[in-house]
Amino acid sequence: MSAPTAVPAPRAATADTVLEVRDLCIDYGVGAGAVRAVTDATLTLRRGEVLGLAGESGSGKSTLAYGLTRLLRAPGVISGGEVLFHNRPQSSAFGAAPNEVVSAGTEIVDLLGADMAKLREIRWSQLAVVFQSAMHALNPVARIDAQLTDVLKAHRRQMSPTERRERAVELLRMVGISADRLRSYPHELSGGMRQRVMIAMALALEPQLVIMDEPTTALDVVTQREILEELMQLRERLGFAIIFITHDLSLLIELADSIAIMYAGRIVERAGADELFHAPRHPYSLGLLNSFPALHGDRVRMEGIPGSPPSLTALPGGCAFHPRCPYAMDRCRTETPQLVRPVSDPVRTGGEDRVAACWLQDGLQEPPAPLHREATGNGSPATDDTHGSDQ
Ligand SMILES: Nc1ncnc2c1ncn2[C@@H]1O[C@H](COP(=O)(O)OP(=O)(O)OP(=O)(O)O)[C@@H](O)[C@H]1O
Repeated sequence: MSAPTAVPAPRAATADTVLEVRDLCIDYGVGAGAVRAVTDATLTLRRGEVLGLAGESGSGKSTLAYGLTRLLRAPGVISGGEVLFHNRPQSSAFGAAPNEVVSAGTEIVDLLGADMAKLREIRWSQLAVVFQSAMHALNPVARIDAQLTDVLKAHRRQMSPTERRERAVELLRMVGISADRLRSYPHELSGGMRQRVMIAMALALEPQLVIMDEPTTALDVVTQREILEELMQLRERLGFAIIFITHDLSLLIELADSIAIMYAGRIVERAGADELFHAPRHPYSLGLLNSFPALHGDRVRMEGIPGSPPSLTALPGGCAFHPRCPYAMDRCRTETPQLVRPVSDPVRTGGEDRVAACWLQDGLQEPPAPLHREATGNGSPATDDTHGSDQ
């Protein structure tokens, strides 16, 4: 076997980067009673990329997303790390008054260090969040048109009332709702429509990055799929990047470009969606893949993962996954593995090396066959011809 791989440097920021998260740590509480909910999270997101964050309930996905946008509620506190937003406001295809159109170069904003004025400028306009409970986040006593035009009024002050209304109609049309719904109250819309309105509001100012926390979980599967397909079409058209949070890995395999798997507050594997699907490198990723029916491809027996995630107040030593891992070795019980390029994977000449935090991938032994498959890199389910069919 080859020598152990070194911890790779995080992917360097390029002209294409929209977000860099470096060693982000988030605690709930302070002092002796604090529990660490996110440990050393590092991610880089390119413009237009869909990054999926997956992991069981409590793995820290929402905490990571709200932490990096500084929307964490008390007692959540950022205890370390850096989040850099590469702000490049675009010339607007629609909506913005001429004076507000900015097409200058990229400004790197330190989101954790920014003052509230800067944060307000960035949030919603450039970085929008669709929360888990978005369906219930609409104001029940305001009509849809008022809620949409209020966003525009607050952030696009120079738009006239007529322009705002036209934009509201256009936004609704964009998410598949006809203009005659503009005067509706939220309770007059179906759950799917309310969710579409929330997505329209998030996209109203043409953000560069949209964070979606389980945006369609409460919807039936058919509506969920319709909304997600529309969302992907809008992404193609408008070019925003997405961080998509879900516990449903099979959904991410379908729609994400890359995926980060979280377990007990740590990212344990990061890979392209297709390589993760065809050749996972972390036993937890493999377990998650075996826990969900694939939307396409051969039918396989669902195996699931034995046991349940640990409490953050009593994390096992070493690799936190070791008590549930069928391949755990002595070392896994005492030493915490760092993210490394798995021994089976070639060094990438462009783009980001895939990484996994598992001692099986350190090059000192042959990983078990299910974690040692060749990653073809082809046939991404996301670009599959069958995508969208209802198998
Ligand atoms: N307000 C809070 N106070 C203390 N601990 C919290 C708080 N909110 C979340 N946590 C803990 O932080 C951990 C991560 O929670 P988080 O909601 O980020 O996970 P998640 O992966 O998004 O889960 P889900 O899929 O259920 O939303 C959990 O163990 C949770 O109990």
